[in-house]
Amino acid sequence: MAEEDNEDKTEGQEIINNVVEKLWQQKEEGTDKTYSFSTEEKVPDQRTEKVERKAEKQEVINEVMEKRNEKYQMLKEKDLNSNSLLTELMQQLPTIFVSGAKKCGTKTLIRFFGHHPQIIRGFMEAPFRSTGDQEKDMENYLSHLWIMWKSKGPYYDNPRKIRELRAANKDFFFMAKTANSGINKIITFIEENPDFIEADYVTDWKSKVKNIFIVCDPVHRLLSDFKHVTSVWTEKENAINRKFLGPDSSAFPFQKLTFDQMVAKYLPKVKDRSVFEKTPEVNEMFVTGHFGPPKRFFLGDDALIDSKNGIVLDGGKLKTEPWKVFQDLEKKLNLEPYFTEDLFEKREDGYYCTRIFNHTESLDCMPDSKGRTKLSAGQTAMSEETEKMLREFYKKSSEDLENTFDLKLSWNL
Ligand SMILES: Nc1ncnc2c1ncn2[C@@H]1O[C@H](COP(=O)(O)OS(=O)(=O)O)[C@@H](OP(=O)(O)O)[C@H]1O
Repeated sequence: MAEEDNEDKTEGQEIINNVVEKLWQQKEEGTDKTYSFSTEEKVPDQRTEKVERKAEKQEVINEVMEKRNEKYQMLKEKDLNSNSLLTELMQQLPTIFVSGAKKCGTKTLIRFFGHHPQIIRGFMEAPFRSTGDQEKDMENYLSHLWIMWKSKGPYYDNPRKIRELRAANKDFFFMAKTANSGINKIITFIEENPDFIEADYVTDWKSKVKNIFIVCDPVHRLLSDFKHVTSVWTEKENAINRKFLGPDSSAFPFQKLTFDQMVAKYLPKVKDRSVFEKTPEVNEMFVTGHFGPPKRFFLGDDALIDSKNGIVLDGGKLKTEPWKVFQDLEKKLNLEPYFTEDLFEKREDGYYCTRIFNHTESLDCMPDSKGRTKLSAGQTAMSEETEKMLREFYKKSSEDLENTFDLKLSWNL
């Protein structure tokens, strides 16, 4: 289960997060031992584990969605009819989806680009969860979005921003982070159920909705992903996904290996596809860097997003020249110019923060947990041999991406 950002907690989000946390705790304390740590003597059958893992995840998702739905209904009833804008926002889909490869800076993009005066930003992830009941899943997704659209934080006030933009007659976007698998389900659902959302915007929503897909150096991305799955359980005691990432995780069975050892062990298995059956999560970790979705989603006969609305964005540049990334996006989205270099300031660890005007907090920075791949003095990220093997593994797909989308990517091919 994806972690949600802890920034800017609103009442609604807090209640919902508490429900999720409680459910996970109950599961941990219960008798179900699917995830109990295996011992050397009793090695479980990995294929059975995979099925059990999937089944348990689904069971938890269903339970969480059920509880969330109750809370959403309660919150919605409170606001229903009391305020026409808040009621209207209950039906609002994103008009920009941000998706992309994990660890490529999606959260940074959402958070910083959300400062643009024409962007209404979802402040947490907006996963589309499937329980099997499509209408309910869509209701839940819309309710989750609603919590984001109506939120106010220490330096932003979405409803006020929307009212002001409307009064000034300006175009604006609702931006949320949802994975492409979810976007796929949402678009298909809206096509099949055109009357489900009763709002004018929905008639040409599909032809207008944008998708920013973030990519980055696949070798660095793999390292960052590795650091995440091998460290999050020690960093965050209450992390929702601690179970899947524990010291004897069966999903990522390399918690005690170095990055070099992990690559030496698993890259050959990824290449000959023998890893796929036993540990699909590890396979996914490697192949994410092949960046197939933009081609599938934006081009070809089965494209879901109109090619003029699909934007492939190099997340590596968010670390070095974020203002250029945002200026480029402003042009592509036809927004008024807002971002300049002086809006950004480097913090001590080298990552940029963005300036906020007229507030006690003058800078908006990503939480410290971002930047796991920073190294302390004397540390090397990976051996030259590992880097060479990985560059070779990713070379062709990166070249393909450059040629297909006419890009100049920031990493060495
Ligand atoms: N300004 C700023 N501050 C902090 N972090 C920044 C910034 N710009 C880009 N990045 C990079 O974003 C990487 C994390 O990407 P994601 O947010 O997509 O990760 S996640 O998949 O949602 O966990 C994160 O990767 P790691 O360094 O490996 O943690 C950062 O390199």
